[in-house]
Amino acid sequence: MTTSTNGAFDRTPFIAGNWKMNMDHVQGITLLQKLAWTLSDAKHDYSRVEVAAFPPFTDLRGVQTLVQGDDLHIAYGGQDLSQFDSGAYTGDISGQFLNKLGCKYVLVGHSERRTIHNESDEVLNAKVKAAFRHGVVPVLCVGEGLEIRQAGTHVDHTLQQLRAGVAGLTNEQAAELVVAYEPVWAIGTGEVAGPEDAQEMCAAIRSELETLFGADVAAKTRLLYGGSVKGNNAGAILRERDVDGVLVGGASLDPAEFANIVRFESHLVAD
Ligand SMILES: O=C[C@H](O)COP(=O)(O)O
Repeated sequence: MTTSTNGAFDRTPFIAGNWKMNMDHVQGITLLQKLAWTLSDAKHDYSRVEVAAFPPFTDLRGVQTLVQGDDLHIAYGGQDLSQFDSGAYTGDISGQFLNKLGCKYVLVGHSERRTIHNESDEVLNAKVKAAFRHGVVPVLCVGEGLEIRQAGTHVDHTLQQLRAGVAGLTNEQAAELVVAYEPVWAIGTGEVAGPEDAQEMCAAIRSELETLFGADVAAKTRLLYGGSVKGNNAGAILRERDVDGVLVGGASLDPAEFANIVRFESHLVAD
């Protein structure tokens, strides 16, 4: 990631915590409060580095109440949404409901949804469009499994997921979209892709977005890396030119560790 001459980043860095199926609504409030206190003590400037949490659906109302009540500047979002707006879809959550709960973002196509719930590229494209339809910004997750990485076809594979996910979007939507590159072999395994791996893929994604939507759009779309990000490796990953943020799983459940990732700039200065 580069900074312009006035010291601002090209794109506002985005540090997102995906709590996955952890933290009930009581635990979730405590976690968010601790994170907010830690960042407040550190005088974190949210306009410089954006922070977001993706709690389970059942936590979202409590999160909304806390964020509004304490005037927190932490964004939040759902971990999934339905491709449909309403109706007989038992167990699903509409983007409209997320919008009503103040969700700014929603994850779409996390690898755990693609594999465990067999979500196809076609369904995920419909979910991306549903998110925009309801005024929620999708964070489209893409990335390859170990076998594909070993076969050396990881870039082609990931770009194919990207093309399918963004099909039919307007330029305005593509600029607002966030894309998270998450190599499946690095998720929850402690195996972190090297900063150069993250950069290779993020550069390829940006180039593909440029082909699809033009250079002005591609310069605005934020690209994240996800997979075993911790306080001690975030700085090196975020130093890469095309990496605009990180999607953090396990480490987002520890407020001190997550705050450390949010404050990656202070580590860069210290390096
Ligand atoms: O959404 C987050 C990713 O799946 C990364 O999870 P992790 O940081 O636990 O490896």
